[in-house]
Amino acid sequence: MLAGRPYLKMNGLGNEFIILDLREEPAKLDEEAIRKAADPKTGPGCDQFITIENRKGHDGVFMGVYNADGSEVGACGNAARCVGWLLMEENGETKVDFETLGAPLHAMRIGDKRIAVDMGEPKFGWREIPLAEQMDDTRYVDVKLGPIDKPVLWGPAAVNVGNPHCVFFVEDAEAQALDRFGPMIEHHPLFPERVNVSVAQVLSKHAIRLRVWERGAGITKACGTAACAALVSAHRRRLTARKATVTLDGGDLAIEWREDDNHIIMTGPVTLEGEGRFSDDF
Ligand SMILES: N[C@H](CCC[C@H](N)C(=O)O)C(=O)O
Repeated sequence: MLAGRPYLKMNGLGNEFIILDLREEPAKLDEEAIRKAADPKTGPGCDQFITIENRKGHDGVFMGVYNADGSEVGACGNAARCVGWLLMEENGETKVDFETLGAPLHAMRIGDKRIAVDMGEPKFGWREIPLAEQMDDTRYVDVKLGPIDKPVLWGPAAVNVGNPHCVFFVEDAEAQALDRFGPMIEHHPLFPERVNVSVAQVLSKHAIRLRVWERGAGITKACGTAACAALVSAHRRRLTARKATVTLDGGDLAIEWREDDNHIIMTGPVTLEGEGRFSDDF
């Protein structure tokens, strides 16, 4: 039951969130309620529904991530910055740890509304992504698409950064019909847990242009985990350095894949839009 409960509206580069703090008063969330809240026709509207919880089996604060289609997933980079910011506003610290289904996260305050999050280590093994069949070199994954007009895209990279990603490297990111082939790849049988789909145009050793079709949400203005996936995939192909600016529709993220501990650090802005209260029909 969400009726009457307060929530916050936040975004990370236009990736929209409803954030519900369940620590004082836990609630049972069902997919239907999340879909209703995420749809601007029936609720406040968001790309992901985010919870802050004390969840059994997890130490400290837990961040729950639910896509607009109601599916619970392991990671959300843009929301991790927003929740990190909220927790640091609360405790007055300049760093904070919290957990997700994907990995334990460490957030650091870089500026008033600029947060860095250590997203942990990327996983490249076919079972870790996961893929439905063995592929030993996941820098180039063989995704046979059904009858599409012309196979202009092939051999994407695949990686798990707390959630599964598939990154196509292209000459012109703007020219890709992501709205058409994004869902085809998202639901492709090679990805048993579905997948987030990106098109990445490498502009230089330190710059990538990225557009994203998100699993369970469709095209969004920005996807933090996709930016992490694109940087590590580009570096594995020797297309960029270990640090680059990733430019999404909603703006820039600074991504670094650290050599010493193999961790990915994502830095970017957070925006607090305001707060609201769920109406009585929730
Ligand atoms: N659609 C993603 C979850 C949200 C990721 C994105 N909003 C981010 O900032 O990383 C998935 O199904 O794994």
